[in-house]
Amino acid sequence: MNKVVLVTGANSGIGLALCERLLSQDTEGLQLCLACRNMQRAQAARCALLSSHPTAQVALLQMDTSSISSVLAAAQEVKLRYNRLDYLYLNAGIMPNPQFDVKGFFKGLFSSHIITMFATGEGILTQKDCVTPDGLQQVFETNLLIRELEPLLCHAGRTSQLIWTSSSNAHRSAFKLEDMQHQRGTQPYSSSKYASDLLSVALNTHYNKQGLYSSVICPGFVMTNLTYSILPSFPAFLWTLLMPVFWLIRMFTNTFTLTPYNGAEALFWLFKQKPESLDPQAKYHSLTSGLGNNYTQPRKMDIDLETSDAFYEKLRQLESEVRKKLKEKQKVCSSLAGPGSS
Ligand SMILES: NC(=O)C1=CN([C@@H]2O[C@H](COP(=O)(O)OP(=O)(O)OC[C@H]3O[C@@H](n4cnc5c(N)ncnc54)[C@H](OP(=O)(O)O)[C@@H]3O)[C@@H](O)[C@H]2O)C=CC1
Ligand SMILES: CC(C)CCC[C@@H](C)[C@H]1CC[C@H]2C3=C(CC[C@]12C)[C@@]1(C)CCC(=O)[C@@H](C)[C@@H]1CC3
Repeated sequence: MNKVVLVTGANSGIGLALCERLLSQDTEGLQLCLACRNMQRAQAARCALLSSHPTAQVALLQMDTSSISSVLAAAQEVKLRYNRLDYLYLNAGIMPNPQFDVKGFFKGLFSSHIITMFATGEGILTQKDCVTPDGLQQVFETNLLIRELEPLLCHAGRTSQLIWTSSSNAHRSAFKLEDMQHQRGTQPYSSSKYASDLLSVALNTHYNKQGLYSSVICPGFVMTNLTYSILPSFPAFLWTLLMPVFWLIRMFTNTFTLTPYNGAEALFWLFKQKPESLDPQAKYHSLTSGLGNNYTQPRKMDIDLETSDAFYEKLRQLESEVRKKLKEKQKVCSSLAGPGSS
């Protein structure tokens, strides 16, 4: 039976590199579904994958992970197309309006935190306006997607995996249970990645019995559209000129994976693992040694079970409120449409 793999944010960067790596290892036994918000970019990614793997099964799915209606419609479509889902890679993500703190960067260069700064971006990045047009954090819509796909993910007698692309930039201090949407802070990226770490731990508590396992990874520092958006005025050739400097930094921190292929290492590694053997409280890091060798390393996350459970409960509450509102909206729409309409 072919394994069904759905990857969000699959049209570029780490998501696309993962798809390429999955197909390189097994072209015939996979049904790959690229879930993207922009169908033109998705089509280009599909063509690129098929040019190197002409016999592969690569489908496209339109989904904007920042919109409730788009997520619900896409989930419906997945349920119509497939009767199982073996891997759900939750990879789509952006850094909303990043601000690079030049002063903080130079201060960090001459401090004892230099390695941490390069490994996590701590102290040199802030962001603005993180909520989606629906007024929610993206992790909420992602949770909704998982809930909608539950019937395909939870099956007696077989396991399935949720794999989140998180970050070492995820920080407990950036996340407040009282301000889940991070309306009052300047670290929405860090906060939302920490929220996905919390949710992953809670999902393991609630779903492992039903055969569903969740893991988080950090791809390391990778040169992608997300990275380029941090310094928009920095021309592409300067990034290329900086590559020797980055290779040099890699001698001191193996988190400088730099290429999407290397960054996808942990995502690919998890694909090959038995989910029961994984540590639910570990983050799996893609790492690249000074000599350019890739490997995956688990590191314990700074998470307590009470907070992860409390967050899970709050998301459940929010979900039932949102579903109630959607039902009311549907009722109003159908009453406006007149009798006979459903
Ligand atoms: N690059 C890095 O150093 C690091 C990246 N990460 C994480 O890796 C993941 C992948 O990012 P990366 O490959 O670097 O960057 P890219 O910008 O190359 O890829 C991000 C992907 O997510 C998609 N996406 C963004 N928002 C949405 C949305 N609302 N709905 C659907 N798709 C969406 C993008 O689509 P589109 O092309 O339409 O914009 C794109 O395909 C992200 O979650 C990021 O936070 C984590 C740590 C480090
Ligand atoms: C222009 C200068 C000479 C070099 C500037 C380098 C910085 C822009 C990078 C150094 C470490 C990088 C980094 C990230 C972004 C770009 C840097 C700050 C991330 C924050 C990207 C998103 C993540 O999730 C983190 C894991 C990355 C950590 C390192």
